[in-house]
Amino acid sequence: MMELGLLVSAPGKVILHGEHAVVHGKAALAVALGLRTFLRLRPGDGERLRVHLPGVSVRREWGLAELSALRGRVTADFDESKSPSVEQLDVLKEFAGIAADASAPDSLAVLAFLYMCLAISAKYGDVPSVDITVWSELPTGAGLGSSAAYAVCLAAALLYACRAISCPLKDGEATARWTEDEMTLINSWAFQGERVIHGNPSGVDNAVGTWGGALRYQSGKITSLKRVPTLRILLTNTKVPRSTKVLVAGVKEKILKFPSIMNPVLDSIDAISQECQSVLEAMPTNPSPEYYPVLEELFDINQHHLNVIGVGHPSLDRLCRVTASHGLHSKLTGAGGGGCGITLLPPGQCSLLTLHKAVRVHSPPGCLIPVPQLTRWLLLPSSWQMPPRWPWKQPSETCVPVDLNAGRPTSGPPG
Ligand SMILES: Nc1ncnc2c1ncn2[C@@H]1O[C@H](COP(=O)(O)OP(=O)(O)O)[C@@H](O)[C@H]1O
Ligand SMILES: C[C@@](O)(CCOP(=O)(O)O)CC(=O)O
Ligand SMILES: [Mg+2]
Repeated sequence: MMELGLLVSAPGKVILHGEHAVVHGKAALAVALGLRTFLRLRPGDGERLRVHLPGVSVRREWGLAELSALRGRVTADFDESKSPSVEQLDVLKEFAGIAADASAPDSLAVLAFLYMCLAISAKYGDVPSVDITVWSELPTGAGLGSSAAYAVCLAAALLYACRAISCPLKDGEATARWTEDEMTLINSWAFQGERVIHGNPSGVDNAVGTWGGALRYQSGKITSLKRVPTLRILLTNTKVPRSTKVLVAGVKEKILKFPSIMNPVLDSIDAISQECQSVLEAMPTNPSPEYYPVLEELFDINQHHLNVIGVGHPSLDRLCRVTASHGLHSKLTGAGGGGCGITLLPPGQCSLLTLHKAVRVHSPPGCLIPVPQLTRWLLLPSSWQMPPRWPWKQPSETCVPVDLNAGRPTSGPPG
């Protein structure tokens, strides 16, 4: 049995430029968000592994012997450098009672959990009896990297439970971070989780979830941005559901169908990311309005490109139109097809309240809803931390750790 519980958390992200193009080897610029996913690991009992995922209405449990037998049935080697195979995932789906073509959030969450649990235990030793609860401040499937934050938390907790990574907390310390090597291992396993959920992820989301901050990502290379000014960015959730997996596959199909038309678009998105990076690094920490026109134009051009590669949506067009009528510039963020859009807010140009009213008034019910809980400022930078070891014998209410990045107490898991 494990002696120690654990609470880990990982942030969501906003992609400023480079979504989709990054899947095809181009650069992306992304920043961690002050909204997080949390995972609580507690020692379990009765030789069972229990998982509670309230965000996707999942409560499942399996016997450890059952999982060990399942691992034996999945013949191919598990390794963090290899993609999960169709055969492996088929066996896991059959075991979990998930339909072969299922793409519902709960199915993908359970599949990613099972794959990561079995693969990590095959490599590092059995996962002991534990209870795992994951909850999130991030909307699911809205372009803010909830899948990656989930996978990062799972990777960290499962690697810790198998003793593949240490418990870095020293007595008396409230929070700690793992070593660079341990974080690299967490990131590589989180990428496997993303592969189960997304099919063909670039790795940018799990990189931000693991390392936090503002970074440039290209073909697995992570570069921390040298200087990032404080940008005010409005996040609007269109609440139009979509699946990253489906959108990424759609873009691939378009590139295969029209390579000579689509590849130049991807090259242009790449150039936008380069240009944006240069502008950001040349801007002062608190930029005045005259620094914004180039950033705004880059938003507009990229939004057009994203429409061309087929990941736009009428709700996002509407967001762009409404904000444009206030002199503001927006683009989708993440996989698109609905989900969230971002709007640059130059200092002192438009009050947030006016904007809330504008977006709400112009949107049909249930479509563009920038309700206050979903409308947040980006906190730049927001690096990932491991909050305290969970003193599992005490009632959880008395030992809720503080998320230092966001500067406010974290909530406990719902329900
Ligand atoms: N808190 C969570 N608990 C369990 N699964 C989650 C959670 N957050 C995200 N997921 C998984 O990630 C999927 C959403 O991933 P995706 O389509 O990439 O959207 P995004 O990453 O933009 O939120 C969900 O369908 C679900 O399987
Ligand atoms: C579209 C993409 O560039 C980002 C997807 O982000 P999200 O899952 O929509 O948060 C895919 C990827 O980089 O793996
Ligand atoms: Mg995702």
